[in-house]
Amino acid sequence: MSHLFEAIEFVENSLYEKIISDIATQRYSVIENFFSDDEVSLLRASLLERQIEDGFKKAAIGNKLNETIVKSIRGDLILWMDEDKANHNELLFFNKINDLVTYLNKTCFLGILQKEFHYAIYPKNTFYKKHIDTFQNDDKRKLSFVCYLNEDGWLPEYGGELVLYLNEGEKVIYPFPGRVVIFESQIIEHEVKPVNTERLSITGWLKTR
Ligand SMILES: O=C(O)CCC(=O)C(=O)O
Ligand SMILES: [Fe+2]
Repeated sequence: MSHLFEAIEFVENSLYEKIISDIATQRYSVIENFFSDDEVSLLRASLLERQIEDGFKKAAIGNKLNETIVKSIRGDLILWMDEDKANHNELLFFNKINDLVTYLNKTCFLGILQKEFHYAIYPKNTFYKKHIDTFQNDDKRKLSFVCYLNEDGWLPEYGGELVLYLNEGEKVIYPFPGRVVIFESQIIEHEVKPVNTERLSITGWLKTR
């Protein structure tokens, strides 16, 4: 009975359907205004508050690589998010993510059972060299998710563009606020070009068990 009830309750969501068809056809999707201006402001405020209260750490790659090697590959600072300790603004974020995941699991049988997200700050002159997100042997990562929390008026000349390396060529994506990029973690090589202005984001992964 409960299955029948859910089937009747199911409402098609055109935004999610676009994401699904984009990923099926081109392995990535770029969504403008996935988060509204107000939501971006609230999430940016949370990021900055956490930076003061909890502190961010230099992002590592692989195991215990020394800092020089790390800095030559990526220079961002990160803080993992904890849904159980989410503040009001972060709950807005997780509610939207959970809604998307529920939809993906119902319609595409993706079997997303875990997720992980971190805030990221790219200070001036930092970057993240070309990589795939499953390089740490984390083959549970299915979909990578990035959303940009920069101030209104972010300009292309600030740098920090995400470049996806696709069979058909390079896809350059500027980190405009509210924009979300979702792509297949196991397949798409990508890179964050050097920034000359601090760049703020949330990055995460939707994972199978
Ligand atoms: O911030 C971005 O645009 C991508 C970040 C990224 O590739 C990563 O954290 O693995
Ligand atoms: Fe990445």
